[in-house]
Amino acid sequence: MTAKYVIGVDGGTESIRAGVFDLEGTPLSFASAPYPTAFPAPGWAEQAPADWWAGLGAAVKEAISKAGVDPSAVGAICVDTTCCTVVALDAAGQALRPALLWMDMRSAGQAAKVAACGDEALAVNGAGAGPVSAEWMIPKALWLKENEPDVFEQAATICEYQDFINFHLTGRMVASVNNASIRWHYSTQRPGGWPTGMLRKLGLEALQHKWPQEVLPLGAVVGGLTAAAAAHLGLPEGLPVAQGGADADIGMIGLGVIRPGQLALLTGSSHLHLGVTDKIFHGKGIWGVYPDAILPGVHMVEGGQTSTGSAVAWYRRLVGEEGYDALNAEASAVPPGCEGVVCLDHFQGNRTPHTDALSRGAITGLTLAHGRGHVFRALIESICYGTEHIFEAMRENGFAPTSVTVAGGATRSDLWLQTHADVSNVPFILTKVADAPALGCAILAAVAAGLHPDVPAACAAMVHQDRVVMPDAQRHAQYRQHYAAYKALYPALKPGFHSAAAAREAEAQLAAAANGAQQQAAQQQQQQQQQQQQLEALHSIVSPSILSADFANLARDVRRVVDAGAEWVHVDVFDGVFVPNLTIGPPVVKSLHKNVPDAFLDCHLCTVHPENYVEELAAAGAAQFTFHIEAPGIDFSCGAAAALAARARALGMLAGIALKPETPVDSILPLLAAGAVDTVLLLAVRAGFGGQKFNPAVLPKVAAVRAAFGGNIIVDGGITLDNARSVAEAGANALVAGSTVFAGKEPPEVAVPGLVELIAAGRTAWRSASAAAAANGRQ
Ligand SMILES: O=C(CO)[C@@H](O)[C@H](O)COP(=O)(O)O
Repeated sequence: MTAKYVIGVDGGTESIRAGVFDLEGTPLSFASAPYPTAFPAPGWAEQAPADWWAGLGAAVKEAISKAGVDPSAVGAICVDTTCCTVVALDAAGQALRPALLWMDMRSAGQAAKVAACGDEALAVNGAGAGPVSAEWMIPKALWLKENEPDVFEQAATICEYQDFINFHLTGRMVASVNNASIRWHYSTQRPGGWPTGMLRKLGLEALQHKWPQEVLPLGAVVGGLTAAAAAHLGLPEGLPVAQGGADADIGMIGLGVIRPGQLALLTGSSHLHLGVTDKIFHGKGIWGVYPDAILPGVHMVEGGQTSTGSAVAWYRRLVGEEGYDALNAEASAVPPGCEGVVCLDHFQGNRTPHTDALSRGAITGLTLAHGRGHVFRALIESICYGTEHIFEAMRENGFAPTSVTVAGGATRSDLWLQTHADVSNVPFILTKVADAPALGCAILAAVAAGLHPDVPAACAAMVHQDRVVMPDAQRHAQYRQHYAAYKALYPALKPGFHSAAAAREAEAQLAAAANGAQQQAAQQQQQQQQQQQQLEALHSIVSPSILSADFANLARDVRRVVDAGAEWVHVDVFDGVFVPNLTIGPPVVKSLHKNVPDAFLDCHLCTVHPENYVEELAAAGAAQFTFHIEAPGIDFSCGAAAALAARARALGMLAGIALKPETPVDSILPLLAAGAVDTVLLLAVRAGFGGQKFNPAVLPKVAAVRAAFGGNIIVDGGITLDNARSVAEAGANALVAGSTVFAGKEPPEVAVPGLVELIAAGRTAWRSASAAAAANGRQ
């Protein structure tokens, strides 16, 4: 079916909003799902990535159903997200802890360290004068490294909410050039792009390898929807997913702000001022310029006010109003300048041009003659002055906005819009679709689907002007004086704000110390309980090795051991290079799977490049894919091992890591800590042949792995009815047995259940011994 629609999804702070659009940019439907945010300590804000994923599925499904469109008529989807919301993921892309929401300020101390590092990458922070916000990626990652080193160490990927979503949609882990440029100190102007020097100065070199290694421009195709994602969203598998970026920046595209001189003003609880420039410059009091952050050659300069809609809403609630009509009417009756009332809009600090998190709001100049209309209008004026102050800093640095295209809450107030236009003396343009970020996503999706040739053409077709609010010259002249009074407030009040903040900080530190100790104890207890539950759930497993079976009658022998109670069947895939023997490959696995479909084929790869066989073995019917940490291609790199294990899991197999007898357990501890594998295989004989003598040196290794791992531990080689129990007593729950099962004194019908019984008995003994040791430790 010809694609006629695209889906744009705006992953905001409080909810996710999906819209179905046609190719002229007309929205057919919108649907939202809320996100809960947790505030575990003052200034901290966290979200659960599972909630993002659930919300995305719910919102997209509802939007499609409301629009009544056939999902096969959808050409592509694009999601934007809040930025910079940081998440640490394991190798399978699952979150290791809740995400640090963009507004989370716990890394203020680390932000100061970043600002002080003196690296050239700080050019985007007020030309090196800073400051750097705690909102950004590097301060947040540094906080993780310093305060939760285990999470930092275990994290296979540290990325943004955007990258998490795209990974789960497509299976591809990539970064967006937009997010990386505006919040990760990445620059297209630097060879390789990454802020390597800055990371080195901060001792954070590891972060560069944890970031997604590929960086894609906005609107590029990340990949097609996986089968699981397609089912989750109710869309066709393989549907193109376009690269998105920061919600506000995608809003620029939805407003058609992509030409030099244009500025997008995105209003909500805060204001964001995003200007488009074709020149790269840096200056005090502004953020950016971020080269190529929007499109190639389309650079962005940024300013921001933290409390705008939120300050107005705060006052409305304070005076007990449900809506804004009464306050707007009262404020409209007050003349510009509010008869001496001047406010400072820094209720949650100042983002630009002062960048002072400790600054606060103020209402000054009050007399007993003033009413709430004065205060309400003065608040609105202060927000408009704050915007003008940002424009002033931009003009001083070479960027003069010629028009402002505005979206969000402020567009609902004529008073507010007119005051903005009058104070700054520029036209304010409104477009037809107020949901600029969702439309911006839809535009990028349309480009990714090839339904419009490029972003400028898509903007021309999909963004439509609604009306223009022109400035009034006389009122502008009036406001110049009041603006001067506003500008004088911050320097006058700053010393008081800073000493009050120092007192608050001292109190907060005392409270946090008490809280932290309690939280750590609770976390430890939870981890122990989880590991205990995982251990209880493990099975006692025998995996007969078909290396000792009759190769002329393999299917018959496999059927026999499965019927005898073998939960797994061990298939040794030897390549004659990694071990001096050549055995079985994918065609035999395929044939076994076909003939004995209920056999769990536990494939053990003793091959030099296990990564070359993962897809083939999965397709052949392998149920477990175990490879060696020593294999060239893995080469003791837990990163490479985790990536291969994740590939195996993504193909529906369990993932196992194997160690030769001489390899110490330490080599795989990071892999275990990251939860990257389901099984650890410990060889108790030299790899290559069946019928060798069990080496008891494997037993302390079993115990060491069990101390760190709640998954399957399988011991392979030399297992007999005499030693099986002692191996399980050391902590193993699965044993490979070749000659004992297929060529032993007892037939498989006796040997298999006998081994299972011995493993179960050994595990019971292990449990009592570890419970006794724990009790001793507590005394
Ligand atoms: O991988 C191997 C040996 O390299 C094993 O799987 C053996 O096949 C086990 O056989 P037995 O030692 O139990 O005879």
